Amino acid sequence: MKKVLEVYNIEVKLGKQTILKTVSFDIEEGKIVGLVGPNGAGKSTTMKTIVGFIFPERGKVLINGYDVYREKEKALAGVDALIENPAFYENISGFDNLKLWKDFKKVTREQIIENAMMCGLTSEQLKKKVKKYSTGLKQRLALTKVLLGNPKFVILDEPTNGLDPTGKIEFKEIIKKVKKEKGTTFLISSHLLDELEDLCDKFVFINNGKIIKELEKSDIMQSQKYTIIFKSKKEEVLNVLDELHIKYYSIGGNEVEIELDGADITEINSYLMSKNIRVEEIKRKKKDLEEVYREIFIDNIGC
Ligand SMILES: Nc1ncnc2c1ncn2[C@@H]1O[C@H](COP(=O)(O)OP(=O)(O)OP(=O)(O)O)[C@@H](O)[C@H]1O
Repeated sequence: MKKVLEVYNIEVKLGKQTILKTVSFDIEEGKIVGLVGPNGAGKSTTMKTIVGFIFPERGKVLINGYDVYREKEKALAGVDALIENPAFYENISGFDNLKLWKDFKKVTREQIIENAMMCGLTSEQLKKKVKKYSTGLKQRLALTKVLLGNPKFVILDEPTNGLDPTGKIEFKEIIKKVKKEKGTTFLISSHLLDELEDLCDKFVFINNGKIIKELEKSDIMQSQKYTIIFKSKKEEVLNVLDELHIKYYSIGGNEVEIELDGADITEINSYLMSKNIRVEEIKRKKKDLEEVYREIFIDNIGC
């Protein structure tokens, strides 16, 4: 599949500090990728470097095959970004702010209103001066501005900052809709892992200015843990698991959670049957993004 973004070994220095150290990853067309990492990991710096706000010491960034630093205009055509607090003129209305982008984004007045509605702004709110907007409304205005003119590639740094739960839910729906209907590619950073888990096709994990892992959503779901629901007596089941040296956690009346360490679940099932253990069901446990985050950043695996 066509790659919209290719980041090759970028190194970024700000002042005397090296903030990014050989950051590389890519994004395929039409995918939503989550950039995940703790505070100060380098997410915003990576995003700013991708859109050419920061010039790297080394490495290159290609968008749709064009070099961001050598062919900036071509590379950034059809790209928009929401990085840090969006700047708006406070003394004019939200609508008048959006109108300033009308020619640049090649959109009509009607398209501006349509986009604003999609992003949850009412016509009353659009008429108000931006200085009267709450943080959440400003964020909706910023998202409207970013999505004007149907950009092909959109970068969003902490886009749900300041949004209430309704706003967060609506935000996810908007992004899903835009992806589905327009095939837009997204790079999104957020500290809200369940939000990213729901939206993203792939996750890029960054810490201390280095990419430390990349996982597809399907990889995240793969866990080594299974739940066995049985009809036999519990002590009989646990005895058999002991014989097999399987790590287990007893979690309920007739349920036990096991963790495979290279063992084969089919063989375990056959062994249980050969010992006359009556198994009702074996379910593979789903891992969530928070569990993966904990393994990577808190238990320090892979850092
Ligand atoms: N202009 C700057 N000059 C010097 N250091 C900077 C500058 N901007 C950022 N940094 C440092 O670079 C590192 C990465 O910052 P960055 O904002 O990219 O992290 P982040 O992952 O986006 O963090 P957060 O989740 O807190 O927003 C931090 O240690 C930060 O202090």
